[in-house]
Amino acid sequence: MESRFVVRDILVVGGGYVGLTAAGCFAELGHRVYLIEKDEERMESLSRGKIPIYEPQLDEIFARSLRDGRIILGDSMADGCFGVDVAFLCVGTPPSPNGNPNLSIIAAAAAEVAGAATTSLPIVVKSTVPPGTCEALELICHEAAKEGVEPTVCSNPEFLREGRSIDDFMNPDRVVIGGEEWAVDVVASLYPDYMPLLKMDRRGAELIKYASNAFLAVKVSFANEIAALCESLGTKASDVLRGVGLDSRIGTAFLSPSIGWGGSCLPKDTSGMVAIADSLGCDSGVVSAAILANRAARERSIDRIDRAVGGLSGKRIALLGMAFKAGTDDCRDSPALLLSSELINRGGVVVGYDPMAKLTSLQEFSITSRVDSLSEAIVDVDAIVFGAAWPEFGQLDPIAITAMNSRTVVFDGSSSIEIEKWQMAGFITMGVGEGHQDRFRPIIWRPLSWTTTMSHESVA
Ligand SMILES: NC(=O)C1=CN([C@@H]2O[C@H](COP(=O)(O)OP(=O)(O)OC[C@H]3O[C@@H](n4cnc5c(N)ncnc54)[C@H](O)[C@@H]3O)[C@@H](O)[C@H]2O)C=CC1
Ligand SMILES: O=C(O)[C@H]1O[C@H](OP(=O)(O)OP(=O)(O)OC[C@H]2O[C@@H](n3ccc(=O)[nH]c3=O)[C@H](O)[C@@H]2O)[C@H](O)[C@@H](O)[C@@H]1O
Repeated sequence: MESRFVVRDILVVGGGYVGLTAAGCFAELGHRVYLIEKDEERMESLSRGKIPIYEPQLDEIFARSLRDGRIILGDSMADGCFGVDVAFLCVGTPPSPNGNPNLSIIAAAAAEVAGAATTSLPIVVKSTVPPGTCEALELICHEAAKEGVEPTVCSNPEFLREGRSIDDFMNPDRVVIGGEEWAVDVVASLYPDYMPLLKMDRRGAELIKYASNAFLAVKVSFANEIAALCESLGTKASDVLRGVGLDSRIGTAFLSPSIGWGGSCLPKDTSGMVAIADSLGCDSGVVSAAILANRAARERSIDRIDRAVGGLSGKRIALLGMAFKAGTDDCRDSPALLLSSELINRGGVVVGYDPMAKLTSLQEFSITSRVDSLSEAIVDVDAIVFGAAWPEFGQLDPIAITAMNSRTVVFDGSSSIEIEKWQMAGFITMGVGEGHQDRFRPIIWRPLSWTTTMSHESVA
């Protein structure tokens, strides 16, 4: 079979998690990439060969590609567009207060590319955008384009996860491309033959992205609801959900109970999905319920910590892990920080530690103070809350820590630590989906269908 792969010249607009990964990986695949990032700080860092975000492996890939001339850092759209075969838009689509994504940044970027383009190249939307956006962007592009230039806009959504973006980009479950046939073929030719390809219309491609993120959110919310049941039943959610997930129709991934899902995309894309459905007069009950369940998961965790420390007022809490999950510095919509804000609202004092988290000045208000080492965080605290599963937390020696703390509550919010180790060292331990040690009692069922002789009498 003839290979579809062709080495090309590519423009990437936006040097964030998606743009840097796309630029680095396309360069690794042999393409020549021109990267434009308009944030001066990010650009300055890149020009020193330093990636402005934390993403494993990306530093080495970038350094190598810059050295070999396969990535060129650009400051002019005109230079960037000159002679390239295809342009990728990888800019932010942040949420607006009404749940709809704010598309002004991508509209501006599309117009800039179209205005500078000298050929009718495919402009590819990698950012997450609601169905119909590519069509609208195409109109903007035609208005901005020079005479005789008619760019076409394609959809090629990105499915990478932060913290493992390189592997996800290089080994995708699928590459989805929507658009006009000739343009889709150009975009498809950038990806090696081993990557499974799905070609379709633009609206379908755009919707796959929202539907995928929404499904992942629904799955975790479901796991968290089962976790709540397990807590009340005094059993272990990890065992139960493994038993559920081993059904090959269900799958074990995304069934880890947590203090809730967060990050730069699941919250924004679930709200986006609800807004899209609303605007089309369609129902989005399942996704809306997942959003509510997510809030409930967090509130349940806060209540459990509050009760376990005997009221939060004046209590000192070490929050280990502040990014929205381990493996990233990204704190956008971090469940750990949202939880921390509420602990503080209830009078708690939260000392945060995270090996990588990059907090914005607003996010700094979610904690009382930040320390630079694990050992500083866990001195003389009433509770240790694991907010994200960084591997180094697993190395902590509970026995050594007991010496510094008495009657400390340990709350595993990310289903990641060996809770028994902490229990054996004398800590009061709680995990999401771990039965309440102090509230375990016989369960008395009174199903309506049972006869009185079969039913047990309540002892509660
Ligand atoms: N972060 C993630 O894991 C994933 C994000 N996405 C989607 O990809 C898009 C981008 O996400 P991130 O990379 O996280 O965003 P980001 O906010 O980290 O990066 C976007 C970058 O684009 C730059 N930019 C904006 N307008 C520009 C312009 N006109 N010219 C040059 N640079 C410009 C910004 O300065 C910023 O550095 C969003 O739509 C997001 O939903 C999709 C999959 C994964
Ligand atoms: O569109 C995006 O930006 C990306 O969003 C998610 O990726 P990411 O945000 O990097 O993070 P995930 O690994 O999906 O985790 C999201 C949240 O769910 C939580 N989670 C995940 C899995 C799980 O079992 N339990 C759980 O609570 C995580 O802790 C985190 O807060 C999707 O997994 C990617 O496919 C998608 O490309």
